[in-house]
Amino acid sequence: MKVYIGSQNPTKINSVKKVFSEDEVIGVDVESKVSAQPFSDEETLEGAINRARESVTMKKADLGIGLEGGVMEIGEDLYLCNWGALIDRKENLYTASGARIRLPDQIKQGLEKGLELGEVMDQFTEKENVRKNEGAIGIFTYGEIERAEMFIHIVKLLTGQWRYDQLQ
Ligand SMILES: O=P(O)(O)OP(=O)(O)OP(=O)(O)OC[C@H]1O[C@@H](n2cnc3c(O)ncnc32)[C@H](O)[C@@H]1O
Ligand SMILES: [Mg+2]
Repeated sequence: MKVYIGSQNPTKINSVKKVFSEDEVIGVDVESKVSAQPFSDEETLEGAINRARESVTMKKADLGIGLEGGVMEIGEDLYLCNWGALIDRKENLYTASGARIRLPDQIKQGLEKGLELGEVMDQFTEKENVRKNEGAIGIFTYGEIERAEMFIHIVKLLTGQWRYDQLQ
């Protein structure tokens, strides 16, 4: 199968490759059509669906996948949230979300100033490209769950639902 993933972020592409190890996985630059830093479940999910929708229009695509990172508020707290979408050639849509953790107040304050989480994380950790490596989730769980593992989980949830439907 030809599986297109709507991102050039190697963490996202490699996560899809891990789950679709027997297939051809191609990362493509598509637009999420939501803000660079989504601020709700709804917006993050919409970004994932938009990425999947555009990815499945690529040449000879069997599946299009979109993964989108964002944050969402519960009361005063800000949580990391991630959503995934998978669309097949018949335009069947499958969605799933990933693990979420509460972000420290310092990170919340950075985001409220209008910065992207990726930038805030790099400043906070004095590292480069946290978003392409362990991610905020990896930093704040002391490496127990890194961004790649979280995305792999989402991609498994998506593929599993799609495969289940194929047998019905
Ligand atoms: O190239 P793309 O596919 O856009 O990959 P990205 O890393 O920018 O990821 P998203 O657009 O899906 O995420 C939206 C924003 O949230 C940031 N982000 C999301 N999860 C993160 C994490 O675990 N660690 C660091 N930054 C994260 C990311 O850098 C963006 O600013
Ligand atoms: Mg982005």
